[in-house]
Amino acid sequence: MLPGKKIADTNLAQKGRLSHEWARARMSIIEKIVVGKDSKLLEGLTVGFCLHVTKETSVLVMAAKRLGAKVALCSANPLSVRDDIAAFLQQEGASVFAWRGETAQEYRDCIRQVLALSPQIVTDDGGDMHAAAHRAKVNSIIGGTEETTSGVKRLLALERSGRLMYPVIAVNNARTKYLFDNRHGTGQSTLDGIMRATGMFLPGAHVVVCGYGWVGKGVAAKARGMGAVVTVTEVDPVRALEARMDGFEVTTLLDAAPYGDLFVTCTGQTGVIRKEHFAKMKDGAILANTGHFDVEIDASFLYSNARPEEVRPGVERFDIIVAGGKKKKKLYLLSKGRVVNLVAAEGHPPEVMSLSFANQLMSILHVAKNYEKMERKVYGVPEEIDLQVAKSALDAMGVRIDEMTEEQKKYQNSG
Ligand SMILES: NC(=O)c1ccc[n+]([C@@H]2O[C@H](COP(=O)([O-])OP(=O)(O)OC[C@H]3O[C@@H](n4cnc5c(N)ncnc54)[C@H](O)[C@@H]3O)[C@@H](O)[C@H]2O)c1
Ligand SMILES: N[C@@H](CCSC[C@H]1O[C@@H](n2cnc3c(=O)[nH]cnc32)[C@H](O)[C@@H]1O)C(=O)O
Repeated sequence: MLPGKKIADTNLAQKGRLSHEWARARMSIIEKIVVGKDSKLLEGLTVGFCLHVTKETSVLVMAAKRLGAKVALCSANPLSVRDDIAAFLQQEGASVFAWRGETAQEYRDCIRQVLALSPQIVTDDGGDMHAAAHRAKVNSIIGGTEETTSGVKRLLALERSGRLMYPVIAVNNARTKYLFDNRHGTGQSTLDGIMRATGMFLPGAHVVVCGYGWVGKGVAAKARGMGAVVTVTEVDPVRALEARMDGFEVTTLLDAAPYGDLFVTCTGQTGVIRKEHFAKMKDGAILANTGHFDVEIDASFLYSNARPEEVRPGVERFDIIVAGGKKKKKLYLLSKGRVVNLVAAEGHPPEVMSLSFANQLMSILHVAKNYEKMERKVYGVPEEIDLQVAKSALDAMGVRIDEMTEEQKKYQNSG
């Protein structure tokens, strides 16, 4: 890390401001929370954020700042930073340590820089900041929140082993998060990233989706919507059955490997696409990940067995002979195996991030108010927050719904 480097270019602040305003206008739920609250609710607290540094994140960070918090930010992924947003937030007084293209070492250093500011609350995406806070035993922290499935799994493992140092709210597990962000947000933005990177024609293409959780369901549905022929691979029999009854072909990855034009990993697992799968893939197959960091596709095998050539921005071609084969074939890896929606495109649109980040903001406020009563546990988002987010989102769309009559309430509660 260059000594003292914090962001890429302060001159990008005005561009970032325009982008921030574009997102903010589409995230009215967050505005409503801020306007409805006492502007001192977070005064005296430093909130350390480890999130993708995007225009949507800038709306959350600025909201926390308007509620009185000191804010510090680093990125949840070394390749997803929008340098204009980093510049804008720094100009607004946030402590920002993030630039696009951080090395692995710089990425870790940026997390440490935020923790060095002794935050009371940490808001993470993927669990790297929580893990670093635990390794360094940062004792300023009174509580935290976690944005994504994989991060929640890491925190639950800490809780099970009795090592969790502070209460954490699993924002991912709110219905108004995973049903919309993981499914529709990732579904749309993943195809957006793949299409921006490759320009590939989806109608009639064979798309193989690994994992049929919330993310996989979204990716599979949107790919089918574009006319692709979609195959799903799973390890969970119930989810495999669900995919089959939703009308998808379901088989093993080894069986799907020879015919897939595009493979998309959505599992949260490591080593999902490996050497034995590369060996069976056809010439020209495209590999993308939209799940967990850069471990779902065994990219290190590709990098150590062929010299990558960048054929288009974010598209690396590997001319490779796998498993004693005679003929070289071309495999294309997108975004170095990192989340393709955030690296090759702009991540989720603001309309869906407004739901996730409304849950984040209210969870941060909940921790600030209740941390003394909370245990060192992973908590769900309080039901009233989840419902409030859904109601606000419906309001923002101008959608009205029915209410139960008194008779229905009584009927529901009768034996
Ligand atoms: N790119 C994004 O913007 C974005 C958004 C939300 C979540 N995520 C990440 O995506 C991943 C998936 O999230 P989710 O909410 O769908 O999780 P989930 O737990 O609902 O689903 C994951 C699915 O993958 C399956 N799976 C595990 N190992 C597998 C394997 N080897 N082959 C095939 N299937 C396998 C599991 O059985 C499960 O059904 C997580 O890492 C999460 O953090 C990314
Ligand atoms: N940090 C890990 C985990 C995957 S990102 C998954 C999270 O990114 C979040 N996300 C998706 N799009 C955006 C965006 O545009 N801005 C900020 N966060 C986003 C989304 O809520 C999801 O839970 C990694 O980089 O591999």
